[in-house]
Amino acid sequence: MDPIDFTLYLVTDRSLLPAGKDHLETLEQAIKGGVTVVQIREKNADTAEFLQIAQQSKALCDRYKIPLIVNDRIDIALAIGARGVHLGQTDMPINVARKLLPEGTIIGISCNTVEEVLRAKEAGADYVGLGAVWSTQTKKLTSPPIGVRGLGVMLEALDSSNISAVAIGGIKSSNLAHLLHGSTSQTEHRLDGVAVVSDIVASPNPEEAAQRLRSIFISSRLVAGELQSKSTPSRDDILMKACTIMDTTRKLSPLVHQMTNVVVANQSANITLALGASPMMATAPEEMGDLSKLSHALLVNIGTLVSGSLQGMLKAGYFVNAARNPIVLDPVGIGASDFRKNSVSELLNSWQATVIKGNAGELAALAGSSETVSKGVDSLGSFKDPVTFTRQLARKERCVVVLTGETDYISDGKCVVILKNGDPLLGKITGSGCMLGSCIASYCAAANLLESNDEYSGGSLDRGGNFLAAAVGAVLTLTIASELATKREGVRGIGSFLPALIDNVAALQPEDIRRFAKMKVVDSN
Ligand SMILES: Cc1ncc(COP(=O)(O)OP(=O)(O)O)c(N)n1
Ligand SMILES: Cc1ncsc1CCOP(=O)(O)O
Repeated sequence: MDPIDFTLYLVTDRSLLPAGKDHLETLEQAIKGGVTVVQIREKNADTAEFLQIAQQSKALCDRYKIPLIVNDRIDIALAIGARGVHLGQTDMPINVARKLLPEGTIIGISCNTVEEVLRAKEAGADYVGLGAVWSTQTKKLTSPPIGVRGLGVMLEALDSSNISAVAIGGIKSSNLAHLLHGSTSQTEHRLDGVAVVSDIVASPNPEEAAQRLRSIFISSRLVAGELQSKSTPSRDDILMKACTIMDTTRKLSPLVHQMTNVVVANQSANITLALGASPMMATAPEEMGDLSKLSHALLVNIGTLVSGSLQGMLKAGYFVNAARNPIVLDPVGIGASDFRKNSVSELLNSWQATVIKGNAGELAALAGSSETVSKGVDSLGSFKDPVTFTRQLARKERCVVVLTGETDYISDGKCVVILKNGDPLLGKITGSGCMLGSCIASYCAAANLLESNDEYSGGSLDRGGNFLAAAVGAVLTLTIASELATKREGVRGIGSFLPALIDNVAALQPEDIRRFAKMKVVDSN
């Protein structure tokens, strides 16, 4: 028998059908839209009704050569000759079900933890349903949602097995590109498909709903394939691109929406202007949808986070991902409280960051490492192997990571760029790290405007901007400007240094970057 294509796995729920819509009609439309496998899930029907629905659904699926799986009930699966069954953790154990079912029957099981995935592997499951990823109105959940970032380790547990994996729970066309990008494991293990209930069943047009989901899934696979085949850029390639991004920022003056802390808002806006970009400092959740239509990038800085600003940040990032613009996250002082840690986790499970920037203490806290700690927003140490740390965090978070310090490390998960510029005064003023966040966001905006890759638009969270070069350019701009600022007449300490720094950022030229950059690129091997 042909292997099952799990790309778009429809799980039915008749209670969600819009008024006037019939189960079989919806099922047929969804199949026409591109559903590749169907699970009949009946939570309230008695045996006779379940059997009838399953028989009718099977006849329809057979006509379209779509495999049908029965939720929970081995007897119904046997009665209709279903292609498989889906079991929950408290349903019949896989080994017992296997004995009852004909050879070749597919058995899938729901998993909410890595341990459950390992047990499913041991028990000989054919596929696993990983979830719930997000909260959902469709099912009362018995465990907290895993989040996009929780899926990678579960997929990694399936490395070197031929067990397929689908995600389930809260999946819609508006969050699918994020799910597919963010769930990929550090070993590049990807989901084989997504299981969806309400986004198809409750839609007034199930055919279009299925079409949308399937096309995002397919274009996301193509984007991932293209990214993987890219070779490591040389030092000169990165520098050249960084200089182009610097020029583009001045030419196009991108609008950079910044949700930052109250300590640095003014100097962040000024450094943005000095780069040639345009700052927009706004926090109200109510206006995030509108602002995402105007801005070219978003900076999220949690320095003075309160619950209200978190709501705005959650919304803003969601809209910015949908607009295919970059997001820079600065998890300021994340290690200081559980509120900050949990908030960052919620943010990163709600949207995909393009760049995460922080000092050693912040990035250690974000990565769950105890190698270095923080005192408030300041880092109290460094990593033994910062190159490996930065690369691994970039792979785990599926974005560019900037580790700041005396030496800066920037990685896209493949290569690591090591930068050694910067005057010590930069570390003495408040908010230099936050200003760097503004610089990275401005250059990311310009980098994204430079590209217009619309080929796989549905499956990609940006336009294909070179965000590694943008981050490198931003660090070099600020650090080289700081070196030149201290040489200015009249600069005697931190008070006179800040305005000189802003002036020097505005005056800096691409030749200065090429001339003064103390930069090395380390390949992934
Ligand atoms: C593909 C897929 N994954 C998970 C589930 C959930 O199954 P279960 O945990 O048994 O919960 P119920 O569906 O029985 O409510 C699923 N059905 N399909
Ligand atoms: C059956 C099930 N198991 C975990 S979440 C879920 C429901 C998913 O429904 P929806 O796709 O509407 O969020």
